[in-house]
Amino acid sequence: MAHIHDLAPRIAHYHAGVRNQNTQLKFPNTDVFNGFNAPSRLEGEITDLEVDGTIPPEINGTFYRIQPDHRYPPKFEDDLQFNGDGAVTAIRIQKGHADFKQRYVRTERYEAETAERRALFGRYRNLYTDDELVKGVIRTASNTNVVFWRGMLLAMKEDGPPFALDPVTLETVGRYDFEGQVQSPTFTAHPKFDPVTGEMVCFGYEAGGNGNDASNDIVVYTINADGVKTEECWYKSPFCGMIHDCGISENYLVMPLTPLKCSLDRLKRGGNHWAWDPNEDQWYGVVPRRGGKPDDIKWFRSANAFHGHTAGCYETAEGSIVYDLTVADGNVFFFFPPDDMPPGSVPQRNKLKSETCRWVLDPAAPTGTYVTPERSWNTSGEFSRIDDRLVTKRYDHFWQCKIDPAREYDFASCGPPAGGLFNCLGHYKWSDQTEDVYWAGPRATFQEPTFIPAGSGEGEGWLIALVNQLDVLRNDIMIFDALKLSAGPVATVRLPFKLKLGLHGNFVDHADIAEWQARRRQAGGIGPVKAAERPLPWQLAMNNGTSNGHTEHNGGNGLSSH
Ligand SMILES: C=Cc1ccc(O)c(OC)c1
Ligand SMILES: [Fe+2]
Repeated sequence: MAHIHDLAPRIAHYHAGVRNQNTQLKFPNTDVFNGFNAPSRLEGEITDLEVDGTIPPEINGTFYRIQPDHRYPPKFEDDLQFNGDGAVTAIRIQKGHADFKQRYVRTERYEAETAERRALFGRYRNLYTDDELVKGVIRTASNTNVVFWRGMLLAMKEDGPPFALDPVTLETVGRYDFEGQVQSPTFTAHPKFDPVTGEMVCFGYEAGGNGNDASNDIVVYTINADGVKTEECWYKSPFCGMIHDCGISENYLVMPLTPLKCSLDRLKRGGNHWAWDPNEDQWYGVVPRRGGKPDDIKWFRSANAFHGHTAGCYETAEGSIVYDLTVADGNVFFFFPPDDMPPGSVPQRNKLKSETCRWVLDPAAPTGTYVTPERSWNTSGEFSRIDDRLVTKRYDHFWQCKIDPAREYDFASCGPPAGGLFNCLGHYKWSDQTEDVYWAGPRATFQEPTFIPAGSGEGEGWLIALVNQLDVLRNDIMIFDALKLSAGPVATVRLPFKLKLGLHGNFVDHADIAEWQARRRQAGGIGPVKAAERPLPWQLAMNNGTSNGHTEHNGGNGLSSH
């Protein structure tokens, strides 16, 4: 029987793909907002989730992860998942129990749209499609990664600065500029933490102007364990392309530059931020971690391909840099097609292979050197993770979501798999080339796994990951012995609802949270986390009447010419 609302006259929420103002809240009827991709928009908590199996009682900490989750129907009907507001999930695990908490990051974007009760920001990283009301407002949705840093969570997206949250309440403190030390308009969602020195190595690309205007500037920072910025150097990129992840060894930072290109003209025409260039190489920018100068950047090149995420990175005894990541053989972001796409054609998801490649880069080689992978793992996967105690060091194990198209898939009950057919978790060992796999069954897929360290040896610990139950629109959380995935989960934690497809997450030991809480609370301690107090350089330039923050200053602190 038809529902009464199906019989009511249809309200047009979009006209020619643009949202009508003052209609009731209703999400577009597109794949991005339907089925498993339907918005969650949930904020709340559950004490004690249902569990099958046994949560290892020695786990005492919180698994944090983040998802893009549109709070309001987008301005443009064909909007992307990547444009959704960041919502952080915390799974607090203690004494064999698991509690759930979820809150949106209160970005400037979130606050501005909440005040007007509608979307004000337009297309992904295109400020020319925004409402006049939000001119000069920091437009990042902080939806890609959530990391723990000196007692705070940092929610981050590569198009803007990080936002700091309380790790226990998930309340937003505000935009974080490292007490004024970091003024870049953009900041990577994949900073790396050196487990030996306690440093955060991080960068921003497209960092020359306002962060969304096709500049070729890259800034690299190191923040030491005491929160002090010890390195800042500005480099040039051969073109404004996406640098999503990175790798660090003891002495180098490797930045994979993917041939997705930005064009200011296309932005001004209201188009996409990125266009895939099938004729462009994949590039790797290598810079020294200490004492870098603008001319020190070395670029290595290889045939056109699309970078996924980093597994590990380290230096050999001979001084070469080993850098491992997934590399796909075509445009993973099918929604950012090449510029010469025939008008009116609809971008289709490509069938791609995403192998894990090992590059061996000689830092003494001249810039522009062509390279090919030293090894590649003949599998298709993404979201590689390692035992983070081995960041910068020679490592052996990695884990990733694996696509196994040979396994049964219940298309009738699930439809096309939202986010990709990540139907397995794989555990790989470089030394003996073994693969240890767990299959989620014909109606389930995985989100990114995270390693929880336990013993002292590499890989001793647990692997935790969200499971998408695609037929019943619900999520579980599975916990595995990290070295025995094929044995199946030791515990499956049941959420009574569906979240969204998330991006990245990290596990934080409770001892670290407690230690930092004490340091920030104590008299004579370092005090509470301080939000940024002054606007970013591009905002100041805009207020001074320099149009859109484009001034004729080159690099240095966030403003460059075009
Ligand atoms: C997976 C990559 C990725 C790259 C850029 C983004 O803005 C993003 O937003 C969720 C995700
Ligand atoms: Fe990522």
